Amino acid sequence: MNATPVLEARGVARRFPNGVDALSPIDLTVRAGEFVTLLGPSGCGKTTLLRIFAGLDMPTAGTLRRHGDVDDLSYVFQDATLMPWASVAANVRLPLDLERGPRRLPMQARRGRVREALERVGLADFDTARPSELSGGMRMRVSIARALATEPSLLLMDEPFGALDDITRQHLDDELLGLAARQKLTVVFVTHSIFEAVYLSSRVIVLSRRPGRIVADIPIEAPTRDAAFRVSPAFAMQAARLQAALLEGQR
Ligand SMILES: Nc1ncnc2c1ncn2[C@@H]1O[C@H](COP(=O)(O)OP(=O)(O)OP(=O)(O)O)[C@@H](O)[C@H]1O
Repeated sequence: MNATPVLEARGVARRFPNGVDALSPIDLTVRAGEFVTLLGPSGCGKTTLLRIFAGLDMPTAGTLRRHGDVDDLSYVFQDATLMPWASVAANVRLPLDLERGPRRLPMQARRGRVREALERVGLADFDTARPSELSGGMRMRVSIARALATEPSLLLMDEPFGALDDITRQHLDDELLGLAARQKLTVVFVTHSIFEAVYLSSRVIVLSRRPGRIVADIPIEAPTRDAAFRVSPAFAMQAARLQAALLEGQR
């Protein structure tokens, strides 16, 4: 049986005030527990669609239904976007400190959440460090910890590992898969890496060049997601399928 829908886009399109058409009408349902990747060439509207999913932007046509509470979603930006003057712990605590009303936790509970989130990304010992003392990969993990601190069920990630070297990126891919499984997250992930898309996703949405439309909606089959999968024929075949769909979307 199909899981509950979390996001339902019906005819969602976006035209910017300067006349740029970023998205053609998009119909897409994301269900609980899915790891959906938006894959497409630079400028095809991936960030625009993710921002609409998050409620950071509005479609100019069509409707977006988000089931569940808006507080249940977290957004991870392309860059870690940390406050350089504040400690790692203070950075992770920020969304909790910004809560007002009944959702605002007492300080002790906020500190507990921060500790747990840092443990989940393997940075428990770095709570007092400043962002400048960390590597790029560690800063990205702090940014993910900040997104997890509010205990979201939906994680929207805009090419979070794009600026990192391959080894760090693969390591963070593995950490993310572990987190998503343990926390039962629904993830919408943006990338232009075919390999990252195959490795991470339960389903890949391939977008055409701007204005982005869906060229393919491809479920990814993976017996296990590990080093052996990355070099398996099944991996190569699925990457080739995504590559063909990307080329199709260029026409
Ligand atoms: N606020 C805006 N006003 C006008 N045009 C915009 C605005 N934001 C984005 N665009 C344009 O809309 C198109 C889609 O942008 P978007 O950032 O969604 O692409 P993307 O697929 O995420 O690209 P990349 O992979 O390079 O990050 C681009 O041509 C971009 O220049």
